[in-house]
Amino acid sequence: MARYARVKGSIALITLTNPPVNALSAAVRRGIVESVSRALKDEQVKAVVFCGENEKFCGGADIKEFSGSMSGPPLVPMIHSIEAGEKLMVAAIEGVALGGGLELALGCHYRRHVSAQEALQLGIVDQVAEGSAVQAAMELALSVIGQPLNPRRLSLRAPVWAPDVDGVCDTALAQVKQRSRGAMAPVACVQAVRAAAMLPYSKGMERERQLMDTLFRSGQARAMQYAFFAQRNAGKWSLPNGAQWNNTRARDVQRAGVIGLGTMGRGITVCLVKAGISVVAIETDAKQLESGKKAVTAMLQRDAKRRGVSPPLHLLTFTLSFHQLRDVDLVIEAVFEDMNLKKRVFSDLCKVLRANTLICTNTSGLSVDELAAVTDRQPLVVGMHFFAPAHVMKLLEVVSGSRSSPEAVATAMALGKRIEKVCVAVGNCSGFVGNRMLKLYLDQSVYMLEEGATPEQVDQALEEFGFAMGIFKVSDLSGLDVGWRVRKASGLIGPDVDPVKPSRWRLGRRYCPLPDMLCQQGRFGQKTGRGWYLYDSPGSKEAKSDPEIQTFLKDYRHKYGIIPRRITSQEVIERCAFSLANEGFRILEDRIAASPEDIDVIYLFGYGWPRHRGGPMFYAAQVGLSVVLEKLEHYHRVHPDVPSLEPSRLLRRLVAEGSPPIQQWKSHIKNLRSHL
Ligand SMILES: C/C=C(\C)C(=O)SCCNC(=O)CCNC(=O)[C@H](O)C(C)(C)COP(=O)(O)OP(=O)(O)OC[C@H]1O[C@@H](n2cnc3c(N)ncnc32)[C@H](O)[C@@H]1OP(=O)(O)O
Repeated sequence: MARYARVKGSIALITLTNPPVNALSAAVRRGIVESVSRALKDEQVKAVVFCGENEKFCGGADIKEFSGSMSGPPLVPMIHSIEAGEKLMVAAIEGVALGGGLELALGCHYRRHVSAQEALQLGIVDQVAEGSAVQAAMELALSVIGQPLNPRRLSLRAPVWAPDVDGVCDTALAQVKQRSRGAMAPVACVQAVRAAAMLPYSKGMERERQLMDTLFRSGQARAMQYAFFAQRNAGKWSLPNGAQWNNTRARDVQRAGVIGLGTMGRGITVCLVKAGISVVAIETDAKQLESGKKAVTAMLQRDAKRRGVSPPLHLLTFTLSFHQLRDVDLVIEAVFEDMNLKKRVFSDLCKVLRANTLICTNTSGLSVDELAAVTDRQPLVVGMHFFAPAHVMKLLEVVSGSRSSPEAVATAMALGKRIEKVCVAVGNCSGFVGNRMLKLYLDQSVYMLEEGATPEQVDQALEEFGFAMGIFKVSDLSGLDVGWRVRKASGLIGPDVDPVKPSRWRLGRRYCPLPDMLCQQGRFGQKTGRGWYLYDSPGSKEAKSDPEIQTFLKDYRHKYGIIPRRITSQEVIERCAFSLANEGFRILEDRIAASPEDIDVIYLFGYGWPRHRGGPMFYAAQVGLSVVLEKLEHYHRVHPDVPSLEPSRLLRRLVAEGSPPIQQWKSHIKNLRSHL
């Protein structure tokens, strides 16, 4: 796993060979140790150059090995022996030098990097080379052979620090603690820097080892490792008919249409154009078209300025005419979330598009099958559910309808990857994966307000758990009117609802009218300056506690005869997180998602679930499935009018089968119908 070659007479070239990223597996470390020893023994060798195969230096430790017991030579002593080696060591860095890969590079006496001016300025690398880094490294080695090595050994250098380094570290620690939201690793990084600054090298290394040991054994490390592979596996989609990522060809998309230039359409247009795809952007109203054009142009200009390139405005066509869509390869519909409107758009599209053009809908939860049914091309219809703001959020749910062709799914997945999204293929059902689960999480949050909590208490518990924002702040940001409209369309709100004392029981289950009552008062969230919180002005972002809301909640409880009780942070987390996981199990039973990993990726990239907690399914596994089952049974007993709290069949089955590890859950879902 490390190739040894003698080149240019006096250079030993050690190539790390563990594609795709030359991670430092046990075999690679063994190969390095053996090769270094060979080079040190070979009298002809005056210098050693390290490089990685396929122009990738090294992606760091092999994360796959973290879950087992470590074997092979340990990393840090290996690097120390390279640094202490009596022969010149040079790292030829190309592509990546991450984690242990960077440590290996720093252990060498000289480094180079192909593109990192910043690393040069920081003194991490000695020279930035154009062309082959390996050639440049060898030339550098030949030019410095014979010079003393001690001044090049980092372990012998005294660190250069500001006089008040302790104060600087204190400030950094406070900032990191606030930002890391419970994640241990960023805090440990600052502690390691402090150790490097205050202690002699060997003591500093020892402190780093202790910190590393703690992190390594933590549940957070397991969650992050799981999240890393879950993200990569999401791209390896498969359909029940056997079609999958590596046997289905995606179509090439050169020209796309975007229908609707509201918030979503604008973001989608920006993503496509940035990836070099020509876009015909359509609006029905000249004023909307103009404001969409301005917004898209401004976003692209800002982005181009930041990256020091010119904005690809030549790829854009803004028009009111559907006829301009004649030549596009794919259309993404992003109009208002209204089934009838979308159906109209879909049938209008069929009149102008080529017969083989794909039609995608950006619906956040409406039936893709129902929409496909109004077209003349059901196999060519899929969902592409972007998350707002679409040019920022990484997640894309690709919704495979019951008639969607493998080619259509492959094309949407490939397009998503091209525009740098994390894509997850899901089946068709109301809300797909993310929003179907979100509904139950939202329900629990508002039920807790009825029972005695405040929006601040719920949000604080969620933020302490690690969410960037609590659910009520997120709702204010997204706009409370969005859900209101959906509830109206689904028949939950209608003329028969008493406006003074709206019913808390609808469609056969508990219903919380609080969000509707807020909307009736014009409290739509940030955009109106008032929602669950108060804002200085419409559009401002800082959420402030609103005494009116506290009074409103008190009056509400009084009106319905609810005696408020204290709700602990633990209850908030259990009811929110376990409701999410419980619905996740149902989604797996229904085969709307192919694996728990896919569900977790959706929550990590679309809903702000903290990465150091893996995702709702991983979290349930980590807490223990029997504990989750017990808690859900308890909450369901206390709230029998909330059927979603009833533990799912799959959860019960998994507990009965001894709570197998998450990677094995898939094999326990047998004989169930699939929507994927
Ligand atoms: C103690 C701890 C120490 C000393 C460490 O070093 S911890 C590890 C530090 N390194 C990292 O965290 C890097 C993780 N990898 C990445 O960030 C990226 O993979 C990349 C920037 C190196 C490359 O990105 P990209 O080109 O987009 O490719 P993919 O991310 O899709 O990865 C390709 C395949 O390689 C596998 N991979 C990547 N890194 C590792 C690794 N460190 N260990 C094991 N496997 C790794 C990844 O899973 C992909 O595999 P497949 O999906 O193709 O099977």
